[in-house]
Amino acid sequence: MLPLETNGSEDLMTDLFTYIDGHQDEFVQSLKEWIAIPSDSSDPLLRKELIKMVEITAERIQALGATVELIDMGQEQLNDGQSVPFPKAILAQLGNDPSKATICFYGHVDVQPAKMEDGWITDPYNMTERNENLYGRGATDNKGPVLAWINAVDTYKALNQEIPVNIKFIIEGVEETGSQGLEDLIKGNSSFFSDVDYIVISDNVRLSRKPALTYGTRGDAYFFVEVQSGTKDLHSGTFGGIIHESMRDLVYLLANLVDSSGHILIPGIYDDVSPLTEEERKLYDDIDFDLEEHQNNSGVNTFLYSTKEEILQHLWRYPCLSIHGIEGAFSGYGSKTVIPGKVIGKFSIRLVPDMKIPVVNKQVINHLKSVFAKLKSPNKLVVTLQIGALPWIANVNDLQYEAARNAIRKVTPEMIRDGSTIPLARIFQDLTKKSIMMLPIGGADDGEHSQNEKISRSNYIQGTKIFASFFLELAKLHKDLQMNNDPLTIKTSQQNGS
Ligand SMILES: C[C@H](N)C(=O)N[C@@H](Cc1c[nH]cn1)C(=O)O
Ligand SMILES: [Zn+2]
Ligand SMILES: [Zn+2]
Repeated sequence: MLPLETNGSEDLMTDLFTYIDGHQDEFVQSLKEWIAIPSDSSDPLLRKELIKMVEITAERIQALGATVELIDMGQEQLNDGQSVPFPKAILAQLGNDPSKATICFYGHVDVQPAKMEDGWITDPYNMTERNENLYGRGATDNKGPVLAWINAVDTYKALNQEIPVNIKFIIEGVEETGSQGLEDLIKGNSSFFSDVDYIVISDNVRLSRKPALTYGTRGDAYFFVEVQSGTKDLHSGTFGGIIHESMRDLVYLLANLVDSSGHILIPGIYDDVSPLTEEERKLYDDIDFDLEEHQNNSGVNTFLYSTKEEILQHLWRYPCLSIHGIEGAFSGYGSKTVIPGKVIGKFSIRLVPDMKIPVVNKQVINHLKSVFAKLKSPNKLVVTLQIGALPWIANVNDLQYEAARNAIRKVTPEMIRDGSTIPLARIFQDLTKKSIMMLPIGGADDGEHSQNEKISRSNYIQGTKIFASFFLELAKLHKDLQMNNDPLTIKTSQQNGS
């Protein structure tokens, strides 16, 4: 293997980029193979596929030469009393040279549900290339970015070049359902993180066409609100008009969560939201954000707000409440005349600094109970918090942000926050105290969680290049930092009179 010194870093970068360009079809083929596995973590019937997905990821990382550990995550208890095994989590390590920086890359290989009948143009699990875009579930969230990182490492290996940093991986299979069990995994493996200097996540998208670095995400408090009127579904002709319908109660409860201007109706919910300072307000002015383009990406014709500043603030620094669905309600084609016996409404509140999960939980329960009381319904109401993930904000002066800016090279990346949630971001920050950075490679129009999710071929391949060059840039800055902090170096240079 060639040590770094044998090749100037610019020459090396050129070699790396040439290799990546030349092998892009292989990288695209790997993504196609990953997308073919329906690793939907929310569907227990697909659990075998999810477990297979984690296994092939582990094999792929092992093939890089890494030592891989698969950690058992126990059993997932389902609502119907049954249980299924959680997919294992991957902890892997490639290189342990104490003179090098150690980066831990976190990602997930589970996906959101996807069905043709949701409105996909092509099979979500048969990746299809159209207009240089790679369509398929998980293309951008998060299989493409995880593979791009692996491709970057692979490129060094293929060129027989020394990787300038030590790399660790933590890859999981339940991010889309809230990363259950991952907090305990991190607590139980503190030695894995003890020599990690930097944690990198690439699991969100850019704000515009411009590359970006993300330094904050919202959290999420996800609730189930269950209303039960009886033990079974009923004929609406035979029983309609004489019973208290669970659906009527639930619809009333859901309608009392948020008003038409987006204001959350739960008393006290805004109390802990950190106030907007003048300094923060100014940050929004400089952000390059095309409102019209964003609106086109969304497929809706009117947003709740009309200025760039309001839109960004309501995505990044204010909470929002979304109603996601109703389990148990009739939702198929046709006109079934049924009264459901039990329905479960699902909604979530994106959390921002300094909201607290137990406080939000109490406010939601109290509010729903008081709205329900007005109905004087004999039905049974149960409210449960399913996912509680805190928001995350990083220090953008950390060294790895500078390295990423250097790696992106041609343009200065936009410094952004993100309205979505990566539950582990805040958990990593609180438990490991390490520097965390999000380096998105997906585009603003990728359609995460939506029909026809994609990543552009260009973002996938350019992203692979950014990661490969990030290893070099970080290695350089880390070495400089070590030299400056190393008492021996300081002493030697003082002795030399410099
Ligand atoms: C940003 C990331 N790719 C993602 O999609 N995260 C999910 C995590 C989550 C939150 N509640 C449930 N899952 C998201 O933000 O929806
Ligand atoms: Zn994701
Ligand atoms: Zn997602």
